[in-house]
Amino acid sequence: MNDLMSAGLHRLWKDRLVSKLHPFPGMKHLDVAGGTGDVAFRILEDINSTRHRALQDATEDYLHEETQIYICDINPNMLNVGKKRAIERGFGDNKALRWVEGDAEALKFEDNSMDGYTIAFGIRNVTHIEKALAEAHRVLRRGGRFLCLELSHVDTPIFKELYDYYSFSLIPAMGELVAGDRESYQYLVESIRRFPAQEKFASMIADTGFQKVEYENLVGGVVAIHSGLKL
Ligand SMILES: C[S@@+](CC[C@H](N)C(=O)[O-])C[C@H]1O[C@@H](n2cnc3c(N)ncnc32)[C@H](O)[C@@H]1O
Repeated sequence: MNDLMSAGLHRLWKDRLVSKLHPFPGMKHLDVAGGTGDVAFRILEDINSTRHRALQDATEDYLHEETQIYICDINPNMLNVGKKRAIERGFGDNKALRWVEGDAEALKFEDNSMDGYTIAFGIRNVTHIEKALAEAHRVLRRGGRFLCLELSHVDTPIFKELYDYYSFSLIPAMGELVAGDRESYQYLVESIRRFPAQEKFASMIADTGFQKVEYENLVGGVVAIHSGLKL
């Protein structure tokens, strides 16, 4: 359904999220609501890319610490989907990937323990967004980056009308046809409209204590990537 609804674009949006993270070997990263593994696999692939390998080869003992990418999700079934996909992608025995059942609002990680935090298409689903943001801030180290990819708000008049028609008429119908579940997709479009618009969400992130808060709209605001630094 993600591929169908976004015409495959969600893959490019996740690539963009990871490029903004600037992953590095030895990093300790937390991907929340990450059950599918989609974001974590991209981070691992980036770290394993030739760009980093050349660096590692050039510097003996470059890796003092091993890379740790935690995938945290409240739903164990989603984690199982992710683990299965990890095997399919050849990451089955990869020690960097660590699967953890947990709630974005009450993370089981120590204060100041993570270099990076990502959440993709997840924060809209948490009950108390402020609590999830506070937890992100708590677990990040100083200098750690917070990145959030989420369906957002379109402002351009004609595009907005088209997007509203697509969201409210076509998406629930596609959900019914393809997934046999109209209600969940009706909920999806309604939850997007309820989620704070870009500026408001940016101010919530700043109110949590993050610095250098900014956002990038993709496809006219259909999705936005918000970022902040813990300084
Ligand atoms: C739309 S999926 C996104 C999965 C993945 N990040 C991606 O982009 O493919 C939303 C995920 O959020 C998880 N989720 C919902 N509420 C959560 C919470 N409070 N804490 C952690 N995960 C949560 C769900 O279980 C689900 O796996």
